[in-house]
Amino acid sequence: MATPSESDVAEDSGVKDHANKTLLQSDALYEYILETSVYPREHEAMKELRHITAKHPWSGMAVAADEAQFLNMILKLMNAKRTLEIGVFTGYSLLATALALPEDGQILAIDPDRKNYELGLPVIEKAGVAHKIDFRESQALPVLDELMQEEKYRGWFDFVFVDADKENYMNYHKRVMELVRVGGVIGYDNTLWSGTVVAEPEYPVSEYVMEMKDRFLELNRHLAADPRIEICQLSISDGLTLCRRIS
Ligand SMILES: C[S@@+](CC[C@H](N)C(=O)[O-])C[C@H]1O[C@@H](n2cnc3c(N)ncnc32)[C@H](O)[C@@H]1O
Repeated sequence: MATPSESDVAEDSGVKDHANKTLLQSDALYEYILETSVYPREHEAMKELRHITAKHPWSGMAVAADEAQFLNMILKLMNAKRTLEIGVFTGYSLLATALALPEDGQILAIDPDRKNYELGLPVIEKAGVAHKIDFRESQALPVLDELMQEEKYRGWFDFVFVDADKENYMNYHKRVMELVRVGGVIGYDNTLWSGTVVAEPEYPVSEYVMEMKDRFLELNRHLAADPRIEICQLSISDGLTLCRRIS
């Protein structure tokens, strides 16, 4: 774990590595969280990968640093050992996961675009956690369908993080409910979709954003009504819904 130091804080205070995705109304309060509780305690590999990712034209795709810290914490609280990650990008949430798992932990990570993952891979290797990761360069649905054919994987995963193509979240839910164990947790990212789930955006947005808004409204309604899970919708970052499988 990185040692808190004034220079770390100073180094990060001017760096807008990730778009401010938090729905908190106060930028100052968000900066306060990052500079007081997140950056000073951030693993140095996480910091390095965050800085690498910041240079990517799509840097806003990575989870924010406070969400990565949250994922790392919840995985440790759960004693998670086997996880599934749908949507990897440069591997920032993946690294937060790998650092939280025990030495014999296993992560199945799926993304059709390996080249972004390769940007993060040297940092993941240097951190000594690459052996926990099985990266599949593929669309997620066929891989999930394949896993479901194998008895071994039904109820195999402790934690599933879904942060990929938003149009497929409902399709992922159908499948990952079979793959996560009873008592395990599924996390769906972006479930508040920049606040558009309740308010018209104040700035012009693409057709894609509006279309996905309806998908998230449907997903949120569906998750709230699904008797097989308990849910908790967090307003961290762009919204993260945790679903604990109970049956
Ligand atoms: C929001 S980014 C993931 C960010 C990542 N969780 C992080 O924190 O850095 C979304 C990723 O989903 C991937 N993706 C898109 N379609 C996908 C699919 N059908 N199956 C799996 N991943 C997909 C994209 O290639 C992209 O890397």
